[in-house]
Amino acid sequence: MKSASRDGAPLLEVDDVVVDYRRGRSTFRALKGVSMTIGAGECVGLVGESGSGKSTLGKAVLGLAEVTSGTIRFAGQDITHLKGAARRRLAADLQVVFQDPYGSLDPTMTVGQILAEPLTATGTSRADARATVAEMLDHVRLPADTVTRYPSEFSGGQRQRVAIARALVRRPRLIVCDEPVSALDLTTQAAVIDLFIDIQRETGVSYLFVSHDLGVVRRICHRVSVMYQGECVETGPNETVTRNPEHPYTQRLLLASPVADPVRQAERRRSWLQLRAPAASPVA
Ligand SMILES: Nc1ncnc2c1ncn2[C@@H]1O[C@H](COP(=O)(O)OP(=O)(O)OP(=O)(O)O)[C@@H](O)[C@H]1O
Repeated sequence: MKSASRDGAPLLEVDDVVVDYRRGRSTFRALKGVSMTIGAGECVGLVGESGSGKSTLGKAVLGLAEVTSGTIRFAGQDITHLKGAARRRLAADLQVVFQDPYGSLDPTMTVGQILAEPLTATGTSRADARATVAEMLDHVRLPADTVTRYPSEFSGGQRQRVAIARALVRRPRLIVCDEPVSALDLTTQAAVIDLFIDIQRETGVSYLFVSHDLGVVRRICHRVSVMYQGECVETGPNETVTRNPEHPYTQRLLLASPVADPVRQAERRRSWLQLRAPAASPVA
């Protein structure tokens, strides 16, 4: 895959980004000045409850949400307001895997066509495209004859593997993964997370890994940023944020994430309820 960012600078730099959505006559501030970085070959998790702004940050990076203020740089280039042909060129380096493996693949195309299309549309010969598609199917551990089959012939986990292969065909440097395992059952989730880890080891690609599930992020990410009401309230190494978080909101998030041991789970639930309880009113 492509080499590290120039000058050792982060591959992705998000600096004080604000995103406002129009809601009728008013506006809603979904991101309130968020900053973060991702290095080459790094996986950074973005966790937080529903509505905290995780997907909006992913969309801002992908150019799918208009940035009100702040800057997003990719490999040193300001991509904050990149549009049209320049944005399409960036797709060689910046890809996405969405949550829904059912809706994200064209049901009328074979897997071979789905995977070859981003290559042939940008000038790759059919023979080279075929070779790359075979290589990417191998990366995602799908058999070579997958190319002749249609998305409807696969399970959710297999479809997500196809979606990951499609994100990989142009050998990107960064993939925005927006809840990529949330729609899968627990066993399939574990297999797909292992796949993401293997692919990163094999290709050196970076991930911005959006998830509401601290357990998922703990397994795959090097660093974790925690979003709360449009702000990034805590960022740090995986171990620190997912095991000894500093911010009270991250502590609540950690306690809300279930563990297998029922005794520990009951203890966590008690702590979580205590943290959630409103402060006692002062006695008059
Ligand atoms: N197109 C839009 N127009 C108006 N408001 C929006 C739009 N998209 C998102 N929002 C609002 O922005 C806030 C952040 O949404 P976002 O989808 O980024 O959160 P999230 O943390 O990814 O949540 P989830 O995990 O549920 O997807 C929410 O309050 C949401 O209702």
